[in-house]
Amino acid sequence: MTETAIATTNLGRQYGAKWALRDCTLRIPAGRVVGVVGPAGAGKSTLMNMMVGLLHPSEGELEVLGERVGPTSVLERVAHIAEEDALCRNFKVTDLLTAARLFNARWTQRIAEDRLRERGISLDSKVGELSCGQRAQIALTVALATTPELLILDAPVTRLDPLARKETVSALLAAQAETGCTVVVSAREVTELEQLCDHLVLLDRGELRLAGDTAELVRRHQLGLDELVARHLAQPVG
Ligand SMILES: Nc1ncnc2c1ncn2[C@@H]1O[C@H](COP(=O)(O)OP(=O)(O)OP(=O)(O)O)[C@@H](O)[C@H]1O
Repeated sequence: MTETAIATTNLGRQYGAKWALRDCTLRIPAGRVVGVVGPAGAGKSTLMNMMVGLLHPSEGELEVLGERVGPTSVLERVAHIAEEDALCRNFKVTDLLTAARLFNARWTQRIAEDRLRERGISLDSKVGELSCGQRAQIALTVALATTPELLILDAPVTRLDPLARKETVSALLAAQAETGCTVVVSAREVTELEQLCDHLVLLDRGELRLAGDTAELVRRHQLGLDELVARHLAQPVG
């Protein structure tokens, strides 16, 4: 495993004349739980989609697990859960697992079956008839069963009620502790990721505002994490 999970140098992506993310230089150490935080439109999904090869950078460089992101690459060591709930609702859970197995060389069926059994989710359930929290657990199960070295989740807790949120947070922490994988997780509010991330990347309006080990940032600035984030966001246009 590499020491650096993700390294970017002056990374940027534009849509037409508008920059969704610009001049982003970062180093994310491996084996951490990283919160990518910022308000709507900050550039979080843009950054994460570049990390998983769904978007090409317009400028700059990006290395994931020590390799350039490309078609024959590293991506089979990376799992991604997109912001939208993209599970096929007409499928049974068992069909989802079969499809995932076909597409993933690193798939481990036992991980998927054990996790779902522990959560009381039947393989015969129809995905569309499960709750939002259960669908989040299935998405996470499919991701973990691909035995990723890097797990990237776009806003996984935003749509969940507090109980499902707590369950997802503990599942992520347990998975990280068990496998040592790097977890990158986004949210609009740092409070959504409380007790989860030990490394912070703060974006606002396409710019990197702050990055580093959370405990170190808090110690250096002598501020709570929420206040630190609030102070580093751009002032409202007035
Ligand atoms: N396909 C696209 N075409 C044009 N502009 C886009 C496109 N996708 C994103 N953008 C713009 O890029 C900027 C960053 O968007 P992005 O989705 O990365 O933000 P985000 O931080 O993930 O926001 P949210 O929390 O609302 O999901 C926004 O201004 C958005 O309007």
